[in-house]
Amino acid sequence: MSTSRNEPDQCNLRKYDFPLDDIPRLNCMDPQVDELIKSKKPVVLTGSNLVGAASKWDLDYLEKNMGNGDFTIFVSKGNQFKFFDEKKLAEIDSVSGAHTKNRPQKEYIRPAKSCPIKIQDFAKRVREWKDGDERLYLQQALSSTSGAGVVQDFIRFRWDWVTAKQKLHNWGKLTYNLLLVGLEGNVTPCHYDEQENLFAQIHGHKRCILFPPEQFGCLYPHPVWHPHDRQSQVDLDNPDYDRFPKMRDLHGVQAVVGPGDVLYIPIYWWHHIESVKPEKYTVSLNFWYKAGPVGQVEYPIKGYQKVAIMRNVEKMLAEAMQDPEEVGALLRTMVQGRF
Ligand SMILES: CC[C@@H](CC(=O)C(=O)O)C(=O)O
Ligand SMILES: [Zn+2]
Repeated sequence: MSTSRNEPDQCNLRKYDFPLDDIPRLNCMDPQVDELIKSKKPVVLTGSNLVGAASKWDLDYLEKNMGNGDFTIFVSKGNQFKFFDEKKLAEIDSVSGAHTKNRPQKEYIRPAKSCPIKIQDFAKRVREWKDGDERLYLQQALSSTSGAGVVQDFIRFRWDWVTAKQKLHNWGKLTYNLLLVGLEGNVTPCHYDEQENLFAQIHGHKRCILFPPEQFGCLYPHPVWHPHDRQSQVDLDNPDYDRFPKMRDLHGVQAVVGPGDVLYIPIYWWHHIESVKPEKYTVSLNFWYKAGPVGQVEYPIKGYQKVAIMRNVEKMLAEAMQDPEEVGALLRTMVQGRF
């Protein structure tokens, strides 16, 4: 497996039933890098110094240099931090017709709850954390109010280099940088994002397992109107092959990223990310870019374009019938025994 220097002990890494190939690790100056990004294939970039100015962002530094604002953390009894989009609950109401109003409100389980915290309290809880305690995951978009020290470091990132990548690959605008500070053992379960992502590892190590958009059928995402939209229903760490038989066809790629590594996670690629030993916590910062303009469509269309089409079909059908609960039955009627 491709790993960063001071690699974690590979024997400690969780074993999976599906094959996992290595994500290429290339120096950022290697011309193959842009070929891989152009073809929307993942690659670990070394030597970019993209966030070199943040190499000192350990807990002590962040505690002193992130100001006294409130930061968002997620708290989970287990180790999974599956994204739950509260906004979707309002949207379900807006798309549902009068005939669904008298239906009992569907209960959704939130695997992790979010709450505001001061960085000093967060740092204290991380230092005192022991196995069995609730797990914490700070996930906060950086902004000009993120504390003077951090902002000064942010300004000194290699913006020339990353902006040149953005332009070369015709990405849209930088939407934001999410600062992630998580405990060893935290897992962000398998999901995809609708953005290009340069994922910079700053402290500790993360094991990143990725699957191409073409494996949508093996990962059974929640419907687009569900608060877990874009998240897989399967638990890679506890597979249910009866409910999700096509998991057996999974074939992924992986890398363990460490300080200084930047992983390119292409838009619509599935990724499952775990903070791994030996460090007690990890610090990462992502760079999310909107998709670039579609331009001339080439045929046959690509896997990620099919995902975008399926998303639009689900949205359109839910809207047309004013009841998301009816979409499955209509689609089954449409395809079973016919296509
Ligand atoms: C959002 C948390 C996740 C990263 C990720 O999914 C992304 O950057 O898209 C992780 O590192 O745990
Ligand atoms: Zn993601």
